[in-house]
This record gives sequence, C-alpha cells and structure tokens, in this order.
Amino acid sequence: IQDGWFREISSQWPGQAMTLKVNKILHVEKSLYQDVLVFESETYGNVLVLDGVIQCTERDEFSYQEMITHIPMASHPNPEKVLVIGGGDGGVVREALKYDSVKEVVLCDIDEAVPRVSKLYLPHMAELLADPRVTVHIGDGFAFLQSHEGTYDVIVTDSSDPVGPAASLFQKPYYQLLHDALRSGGHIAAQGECLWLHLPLIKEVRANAQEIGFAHVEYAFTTIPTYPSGQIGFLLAGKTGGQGLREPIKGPNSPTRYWNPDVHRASFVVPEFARALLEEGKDV
Ligand SMILES: NCCCCCc1nc2ccccc2[nH]1
Repeated sequence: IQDGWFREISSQWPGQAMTLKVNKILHVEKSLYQDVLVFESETYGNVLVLDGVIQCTERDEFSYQEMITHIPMASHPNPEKVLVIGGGDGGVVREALKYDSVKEVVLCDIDEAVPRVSKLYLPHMAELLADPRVTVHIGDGFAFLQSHEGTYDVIVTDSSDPVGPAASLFQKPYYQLLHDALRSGGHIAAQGECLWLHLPLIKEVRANAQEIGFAHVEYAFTTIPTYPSGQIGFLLAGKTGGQGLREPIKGPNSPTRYWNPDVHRASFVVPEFARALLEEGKDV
C-alpha cells in the first residue's frame, strides 16, 4: 500500500494492476498458508486480499458468488447436498442456502484464517456459515473428496488463483475426484479465470474435464470490476444423468442481484476470439 492506494501487482497479469483507494487497514496476518490482508476501501467496502491478490470486495462480490453458485444449482433438478471447496468467506454458502431443496452444505477450506477473518470483516458473506444446515471443515479438499464418493449433487470450487495453495485445484487429478464425489447427474462449478488473461489454462482445464468423462463441459463468465480485466469465468461440468447446465430449471427461492434466468443463459456466450480458441478441437 503506497500513498493510500492498494495496487494488485502480480506476475499473473503482467503490465496491469487494479488499484483501490485505502481508507483504513483492518487486518494483517500470515496464516499457515498465505498472507491475509483486509482493508476498508473508499468505494468498494471491505476488501479481502490473499497473497497480494484481491479475493473479494463487499461492493461487487455478489456478481461472482451468485454466478458460480446459481449456474450449477439452478440447472440441477433437485440440489439437496452441496459441497464448497475453498470459499471460506462464505459467499457461496450464502447463495446455496437460497434453495428450499438444500438439506446440507459442507464447506471445506484449507485455511482456518479465511472464515475467521471473514466473520470479523465480511459479515454479509460469512454470517450464514452459522446456519444449522452448514458444516465447516478445515482441511485439504483433495482428502475430503477422496472420502466422499458419490455423495454430492453440486460441488463448487471457489478457489484463489493457480499460484500458491490452490494450484492443485486446476489439475486433472482434482477433476477426477470431483467427478467421483458427485451423485448421478451432479454438477460442478470452479473458479475458471479470465478470457483476457488465461485462455490456454481455460482450454487445458476444459480438456481435462472432457477426458475424465463429464457428459457436459462448459465455460461461462461474469463481469466484476475488481478482478483482473473486470471479468472472471467458471469451468462448469455435469456428470452423466443430467440435462446440462445451460438451462435454468428451478432458481433460488430468495432474491439475487446479478443472476437471473436470462443472465444465466447469456453467460455461456463468449466473444469470437475466445470461442475460436476454446472450441478448437472440441469435435474430435
Ligand atoms: N484473481 C481472481 C481471484 C478470484 C478469487 C475467487 C475467490 N474469492 C474468494 C474469497 C475467499 C476465499 C476464496 C476465494 N476465491
């Protein structure tokens, strides 16, 4: 933080940096896994930063949290058991609990600091972690998935970027575990990075999911001012036995501020520079 501004400088997005005006630094700590910073910004509310990368801000988090959750859940006929890997801030849990069909949400985050700090400084995201339908498990998502085969209707991987603790969540073995932890017709959604910055990575993760045997593999995206290039996407997949993720069947029973059925459908439409590269070799 220099002269009152936080700059998100990272080798993952060379030559560019999001900058936010800082009113007050609220929390600084080095957890077992990452550097944790929370500051009050001038115009985006409280901001959570992990290893120098913006994870969420109070003002625009709803875009990401709603879309990564409602795309797989609204397109599932009867989501009852939901697993969230990462996402210790609680935003995905908040959105998943908007479905009357949901009986249980389990959150598995490797770093206890994230839910702890979120409860203190991001109350509108973390408050539903206390809901009776929610179980919080602190541990590695890999190990958790291995001991929960064929269990979940929807699994959301709300990870940070593929540099640091979340690197393994972008690789093929992890997608095999996701596939095996789903019930028949189950859906997954994962933080899928940005069309302007990560096309090769997106293509590779899609190919991995296809090779593993998911019946439906898609990329969709949302607009969000405080993520690099103002856009972030989701790797979405459906296990055999479902009808895919493009069509909302039953939406949430409580209001949303970004997701709606039309936005759901439109989010799968990618610009030509991305469509050409992503669909290359799709028909093999
Ligand atoms: N550079 C884009 C980063 C996207 C991060 C998405 C995200 N936001 C989070 C908040 C708390 C815990 C895990 C999270 N994962």
